[in-house]
Amino acid sequence: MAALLDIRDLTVQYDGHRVLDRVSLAVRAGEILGVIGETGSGKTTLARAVAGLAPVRSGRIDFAGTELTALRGRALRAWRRTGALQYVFQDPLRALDPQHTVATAVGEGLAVAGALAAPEIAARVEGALARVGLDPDLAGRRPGEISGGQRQRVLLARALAVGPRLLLCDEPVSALDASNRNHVLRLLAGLRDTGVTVVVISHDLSSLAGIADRVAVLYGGRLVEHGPIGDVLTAPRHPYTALLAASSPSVRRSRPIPAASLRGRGDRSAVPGGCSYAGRCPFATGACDAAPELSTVDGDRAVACHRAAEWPALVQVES
Ligand SMILES: Nc1ncnc2c1ncn2[C@@H]1O[C@H](COP(=O)(O)OP(=O)(O)OP(=O)(O)O)[C@@H](O)[C@H]1O
Repeated sequence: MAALLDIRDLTVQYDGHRVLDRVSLAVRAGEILGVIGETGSGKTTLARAVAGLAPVRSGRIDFAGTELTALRGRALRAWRRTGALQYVFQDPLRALDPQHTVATAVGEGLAVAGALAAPEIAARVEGALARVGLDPDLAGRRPGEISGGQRQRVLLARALAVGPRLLLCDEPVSALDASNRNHVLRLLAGLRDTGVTVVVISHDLSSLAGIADRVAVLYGGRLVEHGPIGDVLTAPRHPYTALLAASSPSVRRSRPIPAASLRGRGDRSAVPGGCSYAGRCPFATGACDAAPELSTVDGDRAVACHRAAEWPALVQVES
């Protein structure tokens, strides 16, 4: 399947500190890709880089044949006006203007594009609210007058109103209670059927397990594993992914690997430029002082671990 979004060797640096290190990842048209990693692993930075909001030091990002990393000035503004790629921010309260009504917020992108008359914008806003399951009566309210779950849906409606091809959702459910979380996750899953490609960022594997087709795992600014979510969760090839899966009750396998056997004893320290996980990895060896390359395994999967070929025997031997 063709990649809608193709990220190659992306490196992002803040104040001399590498936050993303040579990340390569393709998002296929029509899929839901989950991006998982602990706090500080670079998930938000990845989304921000794709949205043109992070300082890309090297590498390139292509979207449907357009090299985004080469766009400047007028060309960049014209590309943004297409609305093809929408970034749904992590914090709805901060992302929404407290003075704007729901209708104004949702219609904002359409008004900026400037091509539609007011009645058409109103009709699109109504359609977008219906699409995310929000009562049209909320249209006149302000962000402070609706619930957190409703605010999250307003952000989604705003992004959907402009007809994007790709949605980048940053932690869309982390602030929600269980019922709102399920609602928003179902909504995202349903977008796939309407031809919208979705990237969902989360630090919570169980949120992704039910909806994502594939998953990409970040650790310390590096992509350590990616592949179809079922395969990656049931038969992880990277020790960090294995620990994530073993620590997540809802995705645990019938014969789970004990999480304790996947936790490092801290007897090796990570070397600058080496494997980002070596300092926490119970299986690290001298080879891990050099960063492992991301290599294809089993056709559709990739893993960056010097010992990937030794799984699953590695766990049984060492535990
Ligand atoms: N604007 C910035 N200036 C300097 N450092 C930054 C900036 N934005 C992010 N960082 C650093 O980059 C690293 C990755 O941050 P990022 O927000 O991408 O992580 P994350 O995986 O999304 O974490 P979280 O789950 O907490 O949102 C962190 O060490 C963070 O401090």
